[in-house]
Amino acid sequence: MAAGEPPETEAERRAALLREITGEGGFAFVASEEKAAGGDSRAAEAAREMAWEQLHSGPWSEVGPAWRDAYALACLHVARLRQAADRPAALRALDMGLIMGGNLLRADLEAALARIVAEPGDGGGEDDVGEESRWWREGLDRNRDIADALNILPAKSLSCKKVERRSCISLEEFMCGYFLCESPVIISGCIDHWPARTKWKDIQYLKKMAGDRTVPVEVGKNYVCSEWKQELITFSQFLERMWSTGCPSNLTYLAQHPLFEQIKELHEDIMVPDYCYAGGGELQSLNAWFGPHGTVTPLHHDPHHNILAQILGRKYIRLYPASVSEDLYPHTETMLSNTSQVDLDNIDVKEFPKVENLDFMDCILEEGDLLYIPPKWWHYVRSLSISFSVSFWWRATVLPSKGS
Ligand SMILES: O=C(O)CCC(=O)C(=O)O
Ligand SMILES: [Fe+2]
Repeated sequence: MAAGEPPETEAERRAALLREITGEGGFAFVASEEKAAGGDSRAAEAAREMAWEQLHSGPWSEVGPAWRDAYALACLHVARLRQAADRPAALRALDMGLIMGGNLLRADLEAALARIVAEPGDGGGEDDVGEESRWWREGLDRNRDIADALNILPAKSLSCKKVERRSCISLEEFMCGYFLCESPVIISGCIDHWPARTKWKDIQYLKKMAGDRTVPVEVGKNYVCSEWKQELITFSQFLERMWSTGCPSNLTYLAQHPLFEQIKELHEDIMVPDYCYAGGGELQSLNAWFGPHGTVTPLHHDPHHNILAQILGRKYIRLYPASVSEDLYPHTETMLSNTSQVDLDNIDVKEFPKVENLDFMDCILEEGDLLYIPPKWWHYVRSLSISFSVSFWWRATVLPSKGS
């Protein structure tokens, strides 16, 4: 390849990518890459570690994109060298490449994953299938009794204004009645045909589809607590933790993760609701929220229109309009400025006196419901049972006529 010409072969493409990494570190990386091509898996691991260190050398937003691509490349290499002898390690390397790596080699990672996934795996262990399935069914059914549910909800829950509930309305009705005036609504009865509604009820199916795959989870009471952390574990390990831990400080939540970009087999079980095309919509992100009962997403707002689809289990959701933002005491640091300082489960009325008397809307989102959350509306979410929701965030090109 002549200088200045675009790379053509895979080797050239990689060499060009690695040249983007300037300085000594870059050359060392190239050297270990060459050894890896000769079959030295230790060199591939070393290259992966080197890139990993770079990903953790400062704030995520300041990590050079070439290092993220280099990390993905090293993951591809590790997986290629491991795939014959150690399928779980190869899968983990590729998932890590997808989760933490850059976009340049995404297609290569996906193709390698598709090849390995096509071969049979063990789905993650020899658990007692009968007992596990019973735990799963009971977990999904928890807190059906409204009196039980009220015991664990913040004060005044379900005593104020309930979110309006409509049955499978047309797109036009949604536009005129809710989207254009930015008003929340629950729409029931329109996702019953999604394969996820039946297939995901079977824990063995989920384990088969995703058991060996690595996913990021959040551990701790919620993301504003100091003991909160993130971990990367397999989907099966996540299910085992759900099964074995009841303690809130150890709650593990697979939250706000683009799981369906990573595990295509699960993507086939859901559909984008037509409502997400309201306003000339452009889908921004599709995220999974999967966890045991008792997970809490603290009061916060997001910039996009949101349809939150409740696929398994049930959740309590409280909503405050954007117009009362100042009375909800947003955090002052930029990173958390979309999150309220108020803990709705234990309101400190001395510090946050304005919250107590604010009107809100709330609801219990039942299995099979969709909830429309308009942009900037504050929401607090608590799972009442094992729960799997999917959020569809979109940006509209037609602007709603604020509050009309
Ligand atoms: O379900 C949850 O825990 C939070 C969902 C959420 O915040 C969202 O969809 O924007
Ligand atoms: Fe949110």
